[in-house]
Amino acid sequence: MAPSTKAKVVLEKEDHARDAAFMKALHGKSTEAAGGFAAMLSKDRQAKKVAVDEYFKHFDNKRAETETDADREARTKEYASLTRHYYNLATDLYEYGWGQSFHFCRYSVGEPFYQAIARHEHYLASKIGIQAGMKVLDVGCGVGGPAREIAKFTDAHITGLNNNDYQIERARRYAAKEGLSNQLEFVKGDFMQMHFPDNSFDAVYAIEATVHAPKLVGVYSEIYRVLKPGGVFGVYEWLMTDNYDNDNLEHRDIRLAIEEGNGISNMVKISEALEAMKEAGFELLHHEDLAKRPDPIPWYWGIAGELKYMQSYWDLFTVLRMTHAGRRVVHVFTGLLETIGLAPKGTKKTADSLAKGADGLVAGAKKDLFTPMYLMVGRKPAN
Ligand SMILES: CC(C)=CCC[C@@H](C)[C@H]1CC[C@H]2C3=C(CC[C@]12C)[C@@]1(C)CC[C@H](O)C[C@@H]1CC3
Repeated sequence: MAPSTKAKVVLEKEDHARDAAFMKALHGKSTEAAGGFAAMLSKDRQAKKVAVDEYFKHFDNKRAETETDADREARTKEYASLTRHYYNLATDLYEYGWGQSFHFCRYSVGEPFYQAIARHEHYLASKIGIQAGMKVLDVGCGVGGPAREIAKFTDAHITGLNNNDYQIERARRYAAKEGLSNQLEFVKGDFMQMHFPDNSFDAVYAIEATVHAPKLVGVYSEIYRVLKPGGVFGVYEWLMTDNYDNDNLEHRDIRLAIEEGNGISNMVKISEALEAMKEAGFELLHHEDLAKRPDPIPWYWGIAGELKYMQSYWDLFTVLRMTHAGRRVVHVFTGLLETIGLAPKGTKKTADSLAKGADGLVAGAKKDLFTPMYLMVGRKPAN
């Protein structure tokens, strides 16, 4: 069984100087590269090996059949480095294969891919009532795609919190490029131990990011602390549904594939997330699995390669990269680039692991075991 929310949250010791030095060593000038694939080629080989070893030590030779509570605990103890190294490895592939908003979304008929992505962001912004001039926190902001969109949509000031220095660098560059530097700020930090004072923000949102926490109650409590009384927090959470049975090998296999392919130390069920929101102190205003809305197009169609759902021919260029065929091309190409020495070792392994994770996501969705869009909206009671 997954550990309960009552268990103690163990925090990993932060070392920002170490992380910044590692980012410089691994990514060097690639922070400035325009596209994801170009950036992938110019990494430092030795540092890449460290990132690959540090990430995959948590998953190599770990099988669902033999997984123990101790395996999961070991992963949660190193939740911050596990996630940081995952994004050191995966960010360029994400940008290449998906764009700059690292999340799924709902789709409607006739709606192009990036319009649907933006609508999902607008929806959350409206659900938590973001207004012009508000001070808003984006927890786990990636390279800032959602923060830029929500800043433009609402005229609010947004602070993006992120534990990965490479993503922060890229987020700052994109914000500057769009003339949004005065409205956006990106801060390095672990969302389990934020450096913001109590009652700092008018609203807080998290888009498919807090799943990286070792315990949801830990990150939700921090969000509660930094939110002003009366302020609202909205989250799209990645969760196993309450159909998930950890004693069922097939279920465990799917959960483990999702965790490995997506940098997650311990994904829990919907019931635990709801409990964590309440335990953190939130008054739950709304909760709903948006994947359960009767949409004509499923959220996972892109990574499932179901091209019949494509709504615009322009999307073909984006969506082809997500399909099995597109992933196969990446598999062969990264292997070739590694062999001729143009890409560092571990590039193919990362691409393969992401592909396996994508299959886990689709299997989890089709069996109603997983959702990437469990919406929870909670208010911090006014004094
Ligand atoms: C990890 C979390 C919590 C959120 C990220 C959600 C999505 C943006 C990613 C989940 C699976 C990813 C994959 C890709 C892009 C980003 C995701 C959709 C690829 C399409 C990137 C290109 C590779 O060749 C295949 C990847 C499959 C998985």
